[in-house]
Amino acid sequence: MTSKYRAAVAGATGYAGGELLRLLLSHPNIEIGAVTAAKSAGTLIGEHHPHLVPLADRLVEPTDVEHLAGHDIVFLALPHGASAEIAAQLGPDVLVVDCAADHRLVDPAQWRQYYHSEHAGTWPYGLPELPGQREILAGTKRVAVPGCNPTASTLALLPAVAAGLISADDIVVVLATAPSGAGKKLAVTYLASEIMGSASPYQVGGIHRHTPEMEQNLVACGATDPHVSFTPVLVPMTRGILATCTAKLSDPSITADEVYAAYQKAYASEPFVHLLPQGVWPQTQATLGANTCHLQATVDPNTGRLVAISALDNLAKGTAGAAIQCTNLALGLDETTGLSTIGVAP
Ligand SMILES: NC(=O)C1=CN([C@@H]2O[C@H](COP(=O)(O)OP(=O)(O)OC[C@H]3O[C@@H](n4cnc5c(N)ncnc54)[C@H](OP(=O)(O)O)[C@@H]3O)[C@@H](O)[C@H]2O)C=CC1
Ligand SMILES: CC(=O)N[C@@H](CCC(=O)OP(=O)(O)O)C(=O)O
Repeated sequence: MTSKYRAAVAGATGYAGGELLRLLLSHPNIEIGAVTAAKSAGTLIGEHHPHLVPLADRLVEPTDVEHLAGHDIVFLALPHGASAEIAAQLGPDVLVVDCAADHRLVDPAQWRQYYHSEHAGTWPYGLPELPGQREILAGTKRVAVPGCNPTASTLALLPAVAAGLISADDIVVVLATAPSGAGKKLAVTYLASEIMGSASPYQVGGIHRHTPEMEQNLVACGATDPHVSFTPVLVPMTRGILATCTAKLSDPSITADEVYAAYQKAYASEPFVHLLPQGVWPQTQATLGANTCHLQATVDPNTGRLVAISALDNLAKGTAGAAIQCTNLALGLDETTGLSTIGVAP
């Protein structure tokens, strides 16, 4: 290929948009075109993302069809609703990769129940690790990037569901998450004095909008009528998700070694899912800035439950990294192009 694909990033001043720009700056086949936002149109990228030095002088433009025209790829890193509205105006030939939730759910009734608005439609879901999903994403012009919490829980549970090791009617997901998952706009409304040094559950009691997305993904893994009890907990870290997922074993005699072997087999050829050595448990820090999900699983013989724990960077494998992984598949590039598995530590 001689020329590069040209990509616009809408929502470029936000957290997901900033991470998309960071990753695109080192993508060999994609160049950055328009960068757009809403009220910050007319400002410079350097005012919002001082870490993106090569883009410091780039002007932020308004998010409309006129400014998004003329690109091969449009990344949407906008709030739900705003995303569907602009997506509906983009032509069928442009690759549109939507980081918002608008096009993830299959069932319009579930969308209305959890998002309290009309459903915009369903697009190919951007979790390539789901069975058969790479074939669906190859050559597509539309991608619905998953929510960061569903990515963490799905990757933790997929091998156990696919191998029939658990019953899916009593799955519990308790997940520690960084406030950056809420986006810049919401994160600035959190008081640092309330977040630092504290852990705070939110959306408790089965009401979090990611619950149906988690269950939809488990059906795609082979589960019948799954039920997930999901409790997220805000913790004082900049980026990262640590998901602890437990479920009743389908047979209480299943051993930790059998569980580990199933996870090894399921993820043997996955470039971004990293099963840690047996007995080593995931930590968010090791995934920061990388497009990885770190995993470990065992059994709790006391309760006859599987315990699977995943860690990922909510802005990398949880959003922008996944968006680029799916873009690579949609364009027919090597899936790993421009994406790193190397984290930052300590
Ligand atoms: N943060 C995360 O970890 C994850 C985020 N996502 C999803 O990605 C999307 C972006 O999230 P995030 O970056 O965190 O949010 P931010 O609040 O950090 O950024 C939102 C961006 O959208 C722009 N924007 C806001 N309203 C409009 C509008 N009506 N029209 C055009 N642009 C608008 C903002 O521009 P301006 O500054 O000018 O207002 C800003 O650039 C959301 O749908 C979110 O749910 C998905 C998975 C994880
Ligand atoms: C800390 C925090 O608030 N995190 C967000 C995750 C956001 C996300 O994954 O994005 P979507 O809204 O696009 O689904 C939450 O739990 O709602």
